[in-house]
Amino acid sequence: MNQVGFVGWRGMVGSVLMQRMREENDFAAIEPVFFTTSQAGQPGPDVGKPVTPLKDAFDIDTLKTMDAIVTCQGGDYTKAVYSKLRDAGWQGYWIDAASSLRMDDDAIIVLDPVNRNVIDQGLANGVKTFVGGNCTVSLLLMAVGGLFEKDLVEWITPHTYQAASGAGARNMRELISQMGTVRDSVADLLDDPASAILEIDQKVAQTIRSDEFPTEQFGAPLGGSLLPWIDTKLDSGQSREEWKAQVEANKILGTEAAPTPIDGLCVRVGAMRCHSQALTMKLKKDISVGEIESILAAHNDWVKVIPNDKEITMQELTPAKVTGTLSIPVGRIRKLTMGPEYVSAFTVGDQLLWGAAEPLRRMLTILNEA
Ligand SMILES: NC(=O)C1=CN([C@@H]2O[C@H](COP(=O)(O)OP(=O)(O)OC[C@H]3O[C@@H](n4cnc5c(N)ncnc54)[C@H](OP(=O)(O)O)[C@@H]3O)[C@@H](O)[C@H]2O)C=CC1
Ligand SMILES: N[C@@H](CC(=O)OP(=O)(O)O)C(=O)O
Repeated sequence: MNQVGFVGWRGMVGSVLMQRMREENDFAAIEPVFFTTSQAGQPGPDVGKPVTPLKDAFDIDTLKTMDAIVTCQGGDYTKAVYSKLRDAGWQGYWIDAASSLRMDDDAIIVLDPVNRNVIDQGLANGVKTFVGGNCTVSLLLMAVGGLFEKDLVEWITPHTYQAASGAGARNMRELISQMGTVRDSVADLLDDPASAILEIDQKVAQTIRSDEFPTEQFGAPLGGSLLPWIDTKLDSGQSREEWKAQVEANKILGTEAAPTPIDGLCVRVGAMRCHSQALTMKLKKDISVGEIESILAAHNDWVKVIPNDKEITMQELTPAKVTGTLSIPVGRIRKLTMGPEYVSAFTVGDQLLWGAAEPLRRMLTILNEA
């Protein structure tokens, strides 16, 4: 791999990708070329080696000179450029964070700790398009990939608790503004230890419901509340986010022909950048909790089994602990009262790292090593 073009590198996902590539010294192995949809000609980012000024991300002729293109720019950009580039005869590798191409037959969804075999097979077959999975799907499979590997899963219902970052940078800012507005509305009462809690509660409720509460991005209050709908509605009654769980997970695992049912509700909560998921799983057979824990822990280097005890769960199994790290803790593992094959679990992961940037970074490394 020689020339690698980066598009969307200064956005939220792109910045995390740049950070990880600098940490891992990935730029040493490639000649990076940086593109922009809005700042052509301006200096490129500091990646520890000289780079040319930013190039126009819509310039097909320049894009065509790249051996690989990594884009975190979003689905609209992919739709505008990808086909034109392929139609122009470009044979390079396209690595994409956006969802637009994920379900295409000639694209592979990349999550190499889970589907390195699918990736290697695809490379051997000449596949050139590699797309990162939906964040909840990737984080789910990083957490319970061991159970899939051992063919133990009959079905899973994941109920999600998704962070503001999944909706974008402006939404993260709005969440903080909402939380600040709530606090400000009762600052005097909070300072007075004798104030009545019901008065505080009433003022908070009024503030959250008022027309002045900042809701431009989410369209409804998130701070002090939650939003049980993410993305558009499908005819099935699922939200698009919910639909992705089964189709993407089975595509990642290479099990589309006999898909494992995976379906549950997706909910936005007031976390910053970690998605959490409460899982109800039906296993194909009754195995002990200890065995389940061993299988999960052995699957990859990032998953971390948290014992089902209160103290350690409160310390280790939260967005506050996990944010900004590659760790994928999974805990609350116990048998449910429905029967011995029914198992619960709770998992947390940083949706900008394993949920978005890291699978792309690793795909580029796989190509470099090929
Ligand atoms: N957010 C997420 O959790 C996930 C996102 N994705 C995919 O990645 C895509 C990009 O998401 P995300 O990174 O959140 O998008 P951002 O909105 O943060 O960035 C997208 C682009 O906006 C432009 N931009 C304009 N103003 C600014 C500014 N002030 N600072 C930084 N960039 C700016 C940049 O393009 P330019 O330099 O050309 O102007 C940038 O590449 C999504 O559309 C989605 O397809 C995938 C998985 C998860
Ligand atoms: N939809 C996700 C973020 C995202 O960008 O997903 P996708 O890559 O599937 O479009 C969320 O809101 O948390």
